[in-house]
Amino acid sequence: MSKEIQSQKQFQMLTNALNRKRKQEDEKDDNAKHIKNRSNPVLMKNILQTTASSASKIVPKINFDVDKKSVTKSINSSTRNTTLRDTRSKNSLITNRMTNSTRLLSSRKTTNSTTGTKRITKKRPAWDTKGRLQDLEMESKENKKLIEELLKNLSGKIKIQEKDNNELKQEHKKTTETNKTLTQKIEELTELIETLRERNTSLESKLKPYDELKDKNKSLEEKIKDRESSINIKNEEINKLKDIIKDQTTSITILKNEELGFKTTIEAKDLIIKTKDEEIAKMKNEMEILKEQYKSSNRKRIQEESLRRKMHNEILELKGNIRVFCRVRPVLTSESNGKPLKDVTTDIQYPDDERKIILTQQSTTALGNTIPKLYPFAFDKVFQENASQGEIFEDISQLVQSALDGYNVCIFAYGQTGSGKTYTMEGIPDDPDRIGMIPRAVKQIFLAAKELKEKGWKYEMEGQYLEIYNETVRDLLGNGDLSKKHEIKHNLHTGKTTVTDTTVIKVHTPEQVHNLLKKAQQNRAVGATLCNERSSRSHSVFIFKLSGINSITEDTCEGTLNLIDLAGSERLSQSGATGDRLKETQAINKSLSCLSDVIAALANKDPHIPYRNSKLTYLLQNSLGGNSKTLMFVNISPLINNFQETICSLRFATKVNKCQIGTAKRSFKN
Ligand SMILES: Nc1ncnc2c1ncn2[C@@H]1O[C@H](COP(=O)(O)OP(=O)(O)OP(=O)(O)O)[C@@H](O)[C@H]1O
Repeated sequence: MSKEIQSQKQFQMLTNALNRKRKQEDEKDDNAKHIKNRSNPVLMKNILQTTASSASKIVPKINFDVDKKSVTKSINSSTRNTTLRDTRSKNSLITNRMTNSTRLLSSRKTTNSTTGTKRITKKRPAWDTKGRLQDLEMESKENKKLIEELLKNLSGKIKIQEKDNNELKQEHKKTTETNKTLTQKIEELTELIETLRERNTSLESKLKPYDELKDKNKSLEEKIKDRESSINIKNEEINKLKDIIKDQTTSITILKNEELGFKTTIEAKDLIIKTKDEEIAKMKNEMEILKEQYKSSNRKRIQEESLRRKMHNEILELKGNIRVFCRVRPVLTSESNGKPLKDVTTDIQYPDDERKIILTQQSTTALGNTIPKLYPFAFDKVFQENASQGEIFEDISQLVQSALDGYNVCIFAYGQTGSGKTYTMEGIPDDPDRIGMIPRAVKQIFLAAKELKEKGWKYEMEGQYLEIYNETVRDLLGNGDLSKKHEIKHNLHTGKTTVTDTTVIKVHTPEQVHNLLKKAQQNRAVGATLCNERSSRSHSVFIFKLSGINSITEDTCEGTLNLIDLAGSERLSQSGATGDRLKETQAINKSLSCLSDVIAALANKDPHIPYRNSKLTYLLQNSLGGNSKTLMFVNISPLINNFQETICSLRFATKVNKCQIGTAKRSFKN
């Protein structure tokens, strides 16, 4: 580029010099202007063409060989630029001169034409051939003169041109020589380039394995990078592990210290254990002595226990194996109907000894006088209206205890409908103060069994709840299938009574017994009578069997607690029953009189006891005779309306009460 700029500058300088020269020449040529104007344009053209071709010959040929391109180009361009500049300047000089000659000729021609115009205005007529010849001769003379001048001028110029040509030729020669030298140099350079090229090729071939190595190196570098990154990750992991190890080491040290502490503690504990072992050995000796003492005291206790049982039963026997308690229920709010109590209740007197009850009835004599008629009764105990369930149970708890001692116990509730039998036996389940004899008896049995456990007794208990309705037995713990038929069977050898196809549930807690009672209550047949809207028309029998075994004495005992809620004892006339209800009442009354008969036969020590006369007595056969103990509640209503039924119940109870065996006979008259 710098060379180009230099060449351009040189060209500019030459142009400027040429222009200056042209100016000078123009000034010189001013004198010959008129000759120039007359020069021949055809000749000028030829001269210009000759000059241009000679100039083109001067320009050296530029070879742009692919390989030598840059070198040759630079060399040729410098030569060419110089030659071109020279040729251009010379051409421009010639052109200028030609232009000037043409200008001169044309100006002369113009002048001549002006003269011609004058001649045309003096144009001779066609017939003036002589005149016209004269004009032509004049004109040819003038032209001849002009051409001579022009030729003269041109020959001068051709000379200059020739001079210039010679100069150019010499320059061309020089340039050709220079060109030759340069061509040689180019050839040398080409050779050099060839050599360099070959070298380059050999170097490239030599570099090939190096490139392969480079590639390998690259892949190795990548691998190294990968390895490095994985090493870094591993290092991080190692550092983490190191931290963990550090922590573990610390905790191991702590644990070791703790272990040391533990060892010391263990040693101390070992010492203590040793001392304790010695103490234990001592205590074992003491225990052996105590065991011996306990065994002897236990023997004493068992002896005492059997003594207690003996005495307890002797007391009961003294009291009588069949006992009767009378209970008078209070007047219900619904029954008084706002009237004064004395107007609705029977006049009942309770003499001081708690065993007597006197009912008074106002009767009218034949004379029309009203006289009181007294109905005195005596039982084992009489409970007044205000007697609580708890008070009543206190008096029967000894009987319950007898069941645990291996006796068969029967507790009946007898009375007319609505007299309070169910209240006495079952009570109000959700009210602890008003729960009846059955739940209280169960509770006491469990408590007593627990106490007896210390004395070596272990009890198994099972419950059964049956109903006798219209002389058929029903299972109150079953699925309610009334079509099932059950048979009462007695084992003469074991003295055990069973009822076929009935549910017997083993119980371990009082709660289980309560659930069992609830289910039975739901299943119990309840019918409506005129006397009591929820009167039970059946006998319900809860049988609680207790089997005990003493692990110390190896004694066994089997007792049964029968708790019976009897059906209402209505007189047919009073109940107003008809149809099915009449049948029910008849069945109830029959079974109740059978019960009375059995008790009387037992008291009289009859050879035949009519157990089979009713399902109830047959079911209770083993619990009513032999070593069985019976208690009957006679429940009575205080209402004046129930007076006759009450008297009937009290008479029935008295009959039962008279059957007592081994008790002092009471001389009481009713
Ligand atoms: N001692 C009492 N204290 C308070 N209320 C009582 C007492 N005895 C009975 N009653 C009430 O009298 C009503 C009738 O009693 P209960 O149902 O026990 O008679 P029942 O003799 O069992 O009759 P049924 O033979 O028809 O079954 C019940 O509402 C009961 O709560």
